[in-house]
Amino acid sequence: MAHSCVHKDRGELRIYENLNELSTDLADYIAELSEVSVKERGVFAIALSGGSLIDLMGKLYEAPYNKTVDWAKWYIFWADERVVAKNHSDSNYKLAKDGLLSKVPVVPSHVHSINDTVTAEEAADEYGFAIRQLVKTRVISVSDTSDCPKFDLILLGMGSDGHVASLFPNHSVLEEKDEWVTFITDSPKPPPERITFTLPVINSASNVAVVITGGNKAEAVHLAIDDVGPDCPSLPARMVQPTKGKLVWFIDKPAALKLDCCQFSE
Ligand SMILES: O=C(O)[C@H](O)[C@@H](O)[C@H](O)[C@H](O)COP(=O)(O)O
Repeated sequence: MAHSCVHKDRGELRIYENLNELSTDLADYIAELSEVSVKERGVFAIALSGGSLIDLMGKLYEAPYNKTVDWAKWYIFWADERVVAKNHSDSNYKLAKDGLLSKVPVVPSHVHSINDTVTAEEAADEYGFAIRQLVKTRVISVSDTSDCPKFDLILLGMGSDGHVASLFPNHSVLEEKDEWVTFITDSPKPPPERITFTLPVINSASNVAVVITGGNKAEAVHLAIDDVGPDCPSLPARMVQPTKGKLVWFIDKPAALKLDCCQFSE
């Protein structure tokens, strides 16, 4: 790892010289959390996002992880999904299936994708309901401080505007406190119709990792992490503040260029 430090209130920052280093450490991190969770609870409930994240998880289907990870104990969800057919090139399910899930022995019935035959609103309702059932059977834990699901790990990417999952800046979706999963029909990033975990669910997870690469995200990384004072715009990525869980940022050097918060240690 190139640099790592712990920010006083923004979690652990891991900054990498290149994508290869980042991917290797990301695979280690996920494999380790999976092992701990399977040991403690017998299962691992993980939520994925779309975008470059899946590519960056690619080391997981290589040795040693393809053999050491207990894939049969994984329960897979999406922190956000585009409301398109599962075989559409915009589908986050398709992205994860082609890029990872088809290459490792996950159990098909543990892969919880959205219903792609209904409206965004119905898909969000159904997804929230499905998660509720799995909380009842303890496949997903429950938060100690609210009635929210407590995923073992939620993996997020971040856009150059600071969005995470399908929580976009200045969107009313950021205020949703009651629903676990909600929907939008006006996403500034295409396609427009999406479902997304809400902030209370993201912030109830045991572990949240935000994976960010590319120089076009440097300004948003600075605004999401550094102490930028009271005028700081309410960036969705800055609202990722796990109540009890652990937050880790995986950032490549170009995306970290404007960060001034931590003293780097070699
Ligand atoms: O489905 C989506 O669009 C996402 O889940 C979204 O939140 C994504 O993670 C970011 O836009 C980062 O995407 P990149 O890593 O490709 O820039």
